[in-house]
Amino acid sequence: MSIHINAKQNDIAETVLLPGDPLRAKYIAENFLEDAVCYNKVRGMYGFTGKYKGKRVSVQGTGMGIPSLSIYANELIEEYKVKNLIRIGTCGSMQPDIKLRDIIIAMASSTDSAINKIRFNGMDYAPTASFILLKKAYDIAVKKDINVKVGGILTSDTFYHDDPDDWKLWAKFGVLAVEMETSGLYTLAAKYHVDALSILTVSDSLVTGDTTTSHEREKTFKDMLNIALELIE
Ligand SMILES: O=P(O)(O)O[C@H]1O[C@H](CO)[C@@H](O)[C@H]1O
Ligand SMILES: O=c1cc[nH]c(=O)[nH]1
Repeated sequence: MSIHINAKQNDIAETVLLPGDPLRAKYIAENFLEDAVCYNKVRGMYGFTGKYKGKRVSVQGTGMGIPSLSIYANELIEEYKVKNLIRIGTCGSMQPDIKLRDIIIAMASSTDSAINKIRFNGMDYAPTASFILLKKAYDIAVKKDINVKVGGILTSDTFYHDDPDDWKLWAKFGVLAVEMETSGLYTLAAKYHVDALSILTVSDSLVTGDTTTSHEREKTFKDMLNIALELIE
């Protein structure tokens, strides 16, 4: 049992899917997993363990932003010995060729967060995905004929930016999309020598201002989940 996760030692699988939204964790457990059991309700941050094609997997909400994600990632790794952390989130596209409903696999994450500046005494750390998980996810996507873009993303501390155009600088340097957790996840995975990957669905476009309808989100959400669930060993 840890401070924010009310589970027993073996309640959580070695591979955990990490949506920001705890209700997405509940939806996945109820609709995609067999024999799912809820192991956590602390702060409403649902966690479930079940099976996918006979293989044990957990799904745990993380909340929004690096500080919240970091609490769950720390406790999952340190207390529950989780080895594979797979974020399944939404993001905003920064590139004209990346459309609503596309899937992005985050190879690396830049950030406007100060967390790593503090951690590394003002120096820059480059958080990257697990190559093993990234290659596997890409191969699964190709096999399933799911169109994915692989590249760098931005993990931002803010959802509502004071300057509505500030994303354009990142876009100029090839950053594909913005979300709010991956830099923290990849940094902690490196610290603890475990594997992490973020798979993201484009829910809106900063380029066009388009946003997905709930029906569209449902469809692409399944593509993202399809890739993530096939990663379980
Ligand atoms: O859909 P999730 O996983 O929550 O991810 C994105 O959505 C939230 C903002 O609405 C942030 O957490 C961002 O990273
Ligand atoms: O963090 C996020 C998620 C989706 N869209 C955004 O613009 N930002």
